Amino acid sequence: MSTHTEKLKTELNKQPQQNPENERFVYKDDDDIDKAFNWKQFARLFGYMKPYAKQFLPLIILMTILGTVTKLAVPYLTGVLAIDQAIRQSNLPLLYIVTASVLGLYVVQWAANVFRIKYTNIIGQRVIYDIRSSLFAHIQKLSFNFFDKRPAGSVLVRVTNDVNSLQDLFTNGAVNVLIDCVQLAGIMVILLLINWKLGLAVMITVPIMFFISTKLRQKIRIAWQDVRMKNSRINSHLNEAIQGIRVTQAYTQEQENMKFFDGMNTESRKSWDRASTMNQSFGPLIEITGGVGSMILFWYGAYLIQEGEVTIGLLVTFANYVGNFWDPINRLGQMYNQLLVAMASSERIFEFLDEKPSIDDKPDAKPLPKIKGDVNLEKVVFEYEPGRQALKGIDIEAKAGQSIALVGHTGSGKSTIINLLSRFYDVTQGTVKIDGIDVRDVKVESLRAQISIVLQDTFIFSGTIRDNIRFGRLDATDEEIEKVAEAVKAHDFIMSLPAGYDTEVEERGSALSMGQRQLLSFARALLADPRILILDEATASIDTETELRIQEALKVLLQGRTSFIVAHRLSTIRHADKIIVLDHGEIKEQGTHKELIRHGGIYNGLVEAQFRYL
Ligand SMILES: Nc1ncnc2c1ncn2[C@@H]1O[C@H](COP(=O)(O)OP(=O)(O)OP(=O)(O)O)[C@@H](O)[C@H]1O
Repeated sequence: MSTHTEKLKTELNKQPQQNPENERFVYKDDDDIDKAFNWKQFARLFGYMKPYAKQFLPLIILMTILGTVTKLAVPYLTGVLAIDQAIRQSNLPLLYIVTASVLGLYVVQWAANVFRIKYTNIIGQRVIYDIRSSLFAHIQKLSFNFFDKRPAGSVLVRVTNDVNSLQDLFTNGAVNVLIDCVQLAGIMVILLLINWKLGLAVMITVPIMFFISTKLRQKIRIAWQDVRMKNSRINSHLNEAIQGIRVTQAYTQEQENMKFFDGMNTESRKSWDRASTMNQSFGPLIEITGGVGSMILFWYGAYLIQEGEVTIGLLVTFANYVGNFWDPINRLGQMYNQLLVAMASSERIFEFLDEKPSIDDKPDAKPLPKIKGDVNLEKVVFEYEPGRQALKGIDIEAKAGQSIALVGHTGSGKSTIINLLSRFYDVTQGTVKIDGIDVRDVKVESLRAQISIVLQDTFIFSGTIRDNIRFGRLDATDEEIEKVAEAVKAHDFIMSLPAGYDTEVEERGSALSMGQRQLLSFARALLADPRILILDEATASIDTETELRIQEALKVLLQGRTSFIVAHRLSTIRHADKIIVLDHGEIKEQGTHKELIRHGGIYNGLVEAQFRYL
């Protein structure tokens, strides 16, 4: 690599990652500035064209050849035939024939181009569709720990920007390379055939042109990649800023955020300036080299005319061919760089596609039969990160139909336990059994289908209220949906909305109150009719009246199911069959409300503390 490129890379790497004045947000850049060409990856990327190659590729190649041949025939017809034979020998009929032929060739060329563009666009769009679909399908399957490690913005950028950057390659790039190579080879052969001396003289400039094209373009590419990286950061930040807008406004941090954003925005602009300045220097350089080529052509051409070796018509033909010569060389350099950018994008896409879900079915996993609902945790140890135990040997026994309450200080491991029940994570040691079957031995889908979870921050998707309830079981009828809504006492509030069950709710259900969202999620869970139900802090931060309504709804929901309830409000778990008190990942006490109060331990302390503050 040239010293200039290295200098540029060093300079780019030296730039601060964020505005140094404000280091609250940290974004990891996953773009790689410069990488060697990877053939394996190239083959994998173009493998996406395979399903369509048979149908469209022969047509594209045919159109390409047709377009190129017709294009290359024109200079010969105009120079050698029209000038040398028709005009100079006053052969008017020949001139008419040549003119008509040229016109015909242009029409054929136009038609060939139209069809070529049509077919390449079809292939390109299908390939992009396939890549985007497989990426989304795969991301959906990835386990919680994948998302623990990555900000949502960076996942988003990969699915949008990186896939888009492949679009150019598949719709234009790949086929243009083919056209340019055919055209270049064709011109070289013709030039050498017409007059090899003049041909060779003109081609002296080819290596220079290639050099400029690839080397300078390489630097320009690095600079543009830097622009993309800066823009990715802006996108990541935008995503976070919009998600967190309520907190930002509540803490009046708009100015601070603006300052941070401004820093990123300035960096992006500077990076763009740098890349665009470099880009501008490219065109004139190519033109100068082209000019040198033309000078050689006319100087040496004139000499050969004097020597009687070359006619004027032939020189015009030559000039026309040479005029068509620089474009493909220029474009090939550009394509090469576009290919490298696409390779960097595809590398990141493949990195996601190759990420194996850490929770996956064993090869011999069987579907979990319809369960009764017995749940056993045996000597369960769990670490999110190696060496830091969130659970330190937990034993829990829940008989079918029992309700188990998990209480304890924040960070004591309550949510971790419920995450293990649905196998969102796998235990580090010990086992989680349902009806005596280890959850790792059955198909994940069949396990989760029989467990419903109601989280504190209920996620409402954009769509109607009805659709949101139906999320629990997609084949449910409208009557079934209304029945479960009535059962959990959500029907009345739904009917008071402008369009009842057909009211559109925005993403996250921001127009609904916390309690309403909770009732919707109860209805969703009841519709799924699971044997095991998990409620995470389901009744926190709700007023007493709503809480009473929710309590009523809960009774309906819990009937006949094994349930695990994580609740900070101890009044809501008073009737649980078993209360488990956790502390720093260990079970400290367990029993019914009465037993634990009588015992006078941690639970009793928690209850007393809560009533003291009421
Ligand atoms: N995704 C994660 N990655 C790493 N550590 C985690 C993760 N989630 C939780 N932890 C850690 O595991 C421990 C138990 O957390 P857990 O969420 O189970 O507590 P909790 O009892 O549910 O708390 P809270 O009542 O505040 O919800 C905590 O020390 C927490 O910091």
